[in-house]
Amino acid sequence: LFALQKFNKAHIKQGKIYINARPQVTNALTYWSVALELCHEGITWKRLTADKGGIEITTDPVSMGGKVQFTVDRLRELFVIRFHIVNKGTDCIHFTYYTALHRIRCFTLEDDRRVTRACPLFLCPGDYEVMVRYTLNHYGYFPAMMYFEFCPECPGSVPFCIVREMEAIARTPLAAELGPVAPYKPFQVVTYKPVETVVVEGVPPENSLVQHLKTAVKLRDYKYPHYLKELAVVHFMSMHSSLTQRPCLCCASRNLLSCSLKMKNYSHRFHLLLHLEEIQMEVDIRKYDLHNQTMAPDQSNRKLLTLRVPGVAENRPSVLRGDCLRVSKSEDTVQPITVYNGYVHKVELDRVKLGFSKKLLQAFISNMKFNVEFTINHFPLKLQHRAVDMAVKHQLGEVLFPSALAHYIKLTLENNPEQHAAVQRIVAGSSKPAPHLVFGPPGTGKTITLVEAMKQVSRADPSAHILACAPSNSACDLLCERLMVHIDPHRVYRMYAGSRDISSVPKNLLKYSNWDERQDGFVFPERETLMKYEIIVTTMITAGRLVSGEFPLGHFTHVFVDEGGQAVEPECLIAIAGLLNPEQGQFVLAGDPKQLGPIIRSPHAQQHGLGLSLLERLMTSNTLYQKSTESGHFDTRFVTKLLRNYRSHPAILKIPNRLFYENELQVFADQWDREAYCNWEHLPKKGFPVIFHGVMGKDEREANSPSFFNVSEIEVLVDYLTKLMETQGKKGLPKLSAKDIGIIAPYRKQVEKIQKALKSVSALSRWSDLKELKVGSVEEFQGQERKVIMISTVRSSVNYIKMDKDFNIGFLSNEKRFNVALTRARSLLIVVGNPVILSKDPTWEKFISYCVEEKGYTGFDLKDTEDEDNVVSKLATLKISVDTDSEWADKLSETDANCFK
Ligand SMILES: Nc1ncnc2c1ncn2[C@@H]1O[C@H](COP(=O)(O)OP(=O)(O)OP(=O)(O)O)[C@@H](O)[C@H]1O
Repeated sequence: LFALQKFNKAHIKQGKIYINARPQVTNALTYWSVALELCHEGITWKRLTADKGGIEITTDPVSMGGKVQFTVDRLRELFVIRFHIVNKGTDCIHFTYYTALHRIRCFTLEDDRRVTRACPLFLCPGDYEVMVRYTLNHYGYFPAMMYFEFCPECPGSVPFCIVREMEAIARTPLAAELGPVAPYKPFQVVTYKPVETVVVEGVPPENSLVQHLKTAVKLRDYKYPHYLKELAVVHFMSMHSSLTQRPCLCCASRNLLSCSLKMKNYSHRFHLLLHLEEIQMEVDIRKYDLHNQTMAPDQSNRKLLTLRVPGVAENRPSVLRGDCLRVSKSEDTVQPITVYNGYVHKVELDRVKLGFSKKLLQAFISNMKFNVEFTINHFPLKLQHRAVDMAVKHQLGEVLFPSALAHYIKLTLENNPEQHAAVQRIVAGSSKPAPHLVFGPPGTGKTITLVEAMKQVSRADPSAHILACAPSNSACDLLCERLMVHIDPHRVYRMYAGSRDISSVPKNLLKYSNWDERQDGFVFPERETLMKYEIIVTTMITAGRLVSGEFPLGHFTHVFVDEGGQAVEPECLIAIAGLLNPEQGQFVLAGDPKQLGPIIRSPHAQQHGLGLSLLERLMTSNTLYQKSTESGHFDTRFVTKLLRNYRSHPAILKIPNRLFYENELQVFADQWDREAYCNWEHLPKKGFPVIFHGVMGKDEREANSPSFFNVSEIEVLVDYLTKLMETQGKKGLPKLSAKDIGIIAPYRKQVEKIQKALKSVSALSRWSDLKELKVGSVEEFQGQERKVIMISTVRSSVNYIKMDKDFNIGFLSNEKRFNVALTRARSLLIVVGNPVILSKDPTWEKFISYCVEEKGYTGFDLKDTEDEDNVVSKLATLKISVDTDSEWADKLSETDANCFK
């Protein structure tokens, strides 16, 4: 298609491909591209690979379905594929041409007579051999396509071709061990909508836990009005909306969204945006419905049934402990259909354990088939609705739309004047009632500034109570760990939601958290007990429990929110509305709008600002938080902008600094620390501690999990890990333990396979703390840092890039994820990925070019890739026969612009 577009033979409009060929110009190129296009749909691949015209092509090793595949365990060894071209007919035929279409140069072609179009072979009944000599220098997957062209002798006959696929795989035993456990078979999405149902309640997990923190403030349901769903689904914003029945409501909603956000419309507008988001979530979750699934009794608790849910670990769908799944027997088709509510007791990698009613358990027999519907968790949405109401009730206007100027305190400076000043201003409450914002690029000490400020606040005023929040549990854990370095841990309390899985909680925090050994769960203590702690650390959503527990307004004198750019505004509000006294309390928000932001599903909600965090809104639309037009500086009473990076080597920061921070970021990291790996013997270039290791891997899936993995990349990661382990503490390198290393991968399956590899490579077991080596997604690494960071990008085929974008997963087309991943390393950054695929994204292209220029590139040699123009001109010379593929010719002759899709 690229070739066609390049030669102006095709264009794409609204997702359709139009071929611009005139009937008489039956351009070979056009045919070829159409062939490719149709091959994708599996229509004519058979035709292309079929033996024809009396010619039969066999291969050694034997091909299956037109594809010859072989695996080598050792690199740089010669491997030969032989193509036997047999003329089984009675007449001689011209063997006019053969070539290989490939991206990677790792083989040579050879035949005795050196057949070319200029020097064809007159092939009489009998056979002829073409050899492909492979030498693989790198592990990975190397696909190619062989094209053989023939022309019968009789005058006027048309040339025809036979095609074969080849795939060379070079892998170690580890890769073989990590390979797919079963071929990928996606679940068939079948929508089933029982019209009339009888619901049988299940058993929720909370039943076993006694919560001491009583719920005094009930959450309302905050149901959206029915008309809104219709409006949202049928082009809510469209002027041609068919919904004329309720024009006033439609206009009212539209007006509400189009006017600017003010305290007057604050709650109405956010209620509307949250409703729109909820509607979209309800639509999206239907994609995951399962059909004809079996369940099995749980081995450890016979009262539970386990259900396999591939993708659950990657939040596809998102399922938490306590969530409800609606299950009905597949055979049950007579209405009313019985729906059994199953409550999630435990979420594991690819399965959930569900608590059902006795009725279902008694009737359950193995192999019974069920239809399963997932439901969305309304709890976080309800908390946000309540928070926006409370923001109005408690008159947070001066916090959310600050304007008043407070008195200014002059201060002295220390090692970092900006950080120091920020701490002093926060302690003095100089921005009150307005929030104080701490923003800046990665590693500039935002979290440290908050920690220091909390420490100083509690030192200055022992009666102060602090609520420290972040959107994710990993960011809260980090905040808590850092606080405990400076503050007596007994004064700090880490509060987890009941749904939290204990295995993901850092061991050192458990003791200072709400883990209840006897109840074997996270339990909220009584309000009075909680109120004794000086600092409570929790996610914003769980902070909602404090509001429900009716904490007195103003109990918290300070609310700190880290990673504030990652939360939607109403989520941020949960931590303050109803908790912070707007006149006396100090609200501090830290974050970086260039790092991961909130994930919004509804395009309408996104368009009308739900995706904007409070931090970003204040920075972009409130003059208090913008640079003065006269001085060009921020008002430091309200804003602290940090630009000194204390984390990384300048080579690591270079590209993010250039692409996202206008080169403002300054390197202040400790020289000894940041240069610790500059002389590592495995660096492609000494002094440049960034490696891009090119791998021609394959992004695979297995069984019915939608998540991807790439074993070739894991082999490379393991190789580097081994080298890091062998060299640590030697030749001037610092001692390195497993906890100093982090591995980031964008898909859950890759995370799982890497963890499996870590366990199975015996050499790595010499690291006693191997369990502490964190492997996780970018989201799990936001706010974190390690001496050494390795990134496995996984993606190796273009076909899935759009899917990544649609599901908001993967690295490509997501600058924020790229930025966060690349800025976690202190002394060494190793990125493993497919350079050809990644280079299709402009951001990655810049990073790879940078590594090439600075000689940090290694692995697969980029010079061995065919350049796009060569592939195009080679394609242009191919002839796909008209008579064997006449249906294409027919289609092409119909019109000038034929639409095939
Ligand atoms: N003034 C300082 N002097 C020395 N080291 C510092 C200073 N401030 C921060 N650091 C160190 O810099 C590193 C990054 O700090 P921190 O994690 O607070 O940055 P951040 O801005 O929150 O990063 P991110 O944006 O990635 O969340 C940490 O190792 C921290 O200890």
